Amino acid sequence: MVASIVQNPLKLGTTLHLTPTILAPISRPLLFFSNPLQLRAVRRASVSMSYDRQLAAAKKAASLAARLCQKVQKALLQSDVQSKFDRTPVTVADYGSQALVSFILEKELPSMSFSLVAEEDSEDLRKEEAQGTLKRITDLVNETLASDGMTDVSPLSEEDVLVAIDNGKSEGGPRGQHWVLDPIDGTKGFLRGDQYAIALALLDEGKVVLGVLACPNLPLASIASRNQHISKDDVGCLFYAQVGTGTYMQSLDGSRETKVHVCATETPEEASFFESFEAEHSMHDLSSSIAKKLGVKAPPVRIDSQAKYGALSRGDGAIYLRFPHKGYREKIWDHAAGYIVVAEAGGVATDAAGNPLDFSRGRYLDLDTGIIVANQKLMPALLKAVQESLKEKASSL
Ligand SMILES: Nc1ncnc2c1ncn2[C@@H]1O[C@H](COP(=O)(O)OS(=O)(=O)O)[C@@H](OP(=O)(O)O)[C@H]1O
Ligand SMILES: [Mg+2]
Ligand SMILES: [Mg+2]
Ligand SMILES: [Mg+2]
Repeated sequence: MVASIVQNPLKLGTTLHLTPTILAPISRPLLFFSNPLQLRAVRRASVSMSYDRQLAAAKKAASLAARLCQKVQKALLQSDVQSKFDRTPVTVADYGSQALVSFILEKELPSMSFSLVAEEDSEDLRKEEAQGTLKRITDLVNETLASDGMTDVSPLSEEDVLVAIDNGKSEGGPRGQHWVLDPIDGTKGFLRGDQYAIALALLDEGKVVLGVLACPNLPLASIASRNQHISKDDVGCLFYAQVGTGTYMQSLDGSRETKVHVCATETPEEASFFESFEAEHSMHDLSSSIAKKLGVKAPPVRIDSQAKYGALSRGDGAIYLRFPHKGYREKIWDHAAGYIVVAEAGGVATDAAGNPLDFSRGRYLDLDTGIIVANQKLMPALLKAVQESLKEKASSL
């Protein structure tokens, strides 16, 4: 029975559900426990740890960031796009989204020590020639905050924006809590006017404990059959999951909440699969060979970003295959939110050898070859097909 919620004195910002018998002792620091029975009771209680406050803040931050991105996508100018050192694009919306999420999380959760692992940093924005861009980002952030009626915050200065972006430089790791953010996942899709996602997750002791995926261009209805006419009111999804409580989807305006589940098919022939839109991000020939071995009949569904994890979590497709080209290192922000959204909806995400994804090693996911996602029942056949196709590819080189 959950009788009350109090702050965990050891981990600020985390709540424990406690029964009345152990309520009194925990209001003092744990160090003062003299009775081992009380200590055991508190340890047991921590099993039902709740991240409700963090989830509410994450949903607010991702929804507002989505609003900022939608505004930019509507009026996309060439000058809004820069190129990073690795030649991938970054837009005023990537920076604005990161500044906004960073600012809101810190404001909404003042009692938590704040650590954020995020994709972007302010180095390029601090250059002389980026002054106009920085002003535009700052205006966008302030306009978005004002549009939400956040009258209790004074407008951010350009320096505030740079600092909020650079708060994302944390290295993450296996200890403590760390937010993980991709301010726009699928920037190329964003620039094309296609799918993208604002992906935000929380790690606690190296495990993903909550995730939010805002997908402004994803229809609320299944994308499995693509021919239906979709009105603009029926586009824009927010997926969210907290460990142990399932995955939910709602409209980006906050209405129409539903619990979602992955596709339950046990028959690989009936399964359809998702992969990256960009062949540069995932080897399409390899996924096609795997699909052939499984007997999959449907053509691949190619969409950008972690919108793939969102669509998979509600059963629009049954499998997600991702095989980057040799040498590419996956980043945790490209998968953390999607991973828990799918896992809480009943799916499994592993590397190509079937190992669980490990988010505790810092900014990178060190894994074997690729990432595969499916329901539990399809996993054994999928793993077998993946291993065979990988062997064939290796021997043909
Ligand atoms: N070479 C290479 N290989 C694999 N992955 C790469 C590569 N380059 C980039 N990226 C990352 O892919 C992120 C976009 O996600 P997707 O691949 O799912 O989207 S897409 O369909 O290809 O657009 C994309 O995320 P964003 O940079 O946030 O858009 C990148 O982190
Ligand atoms: Mg990028
Ligand atoms: Mg990304
Ligand atoms: Mg990104």
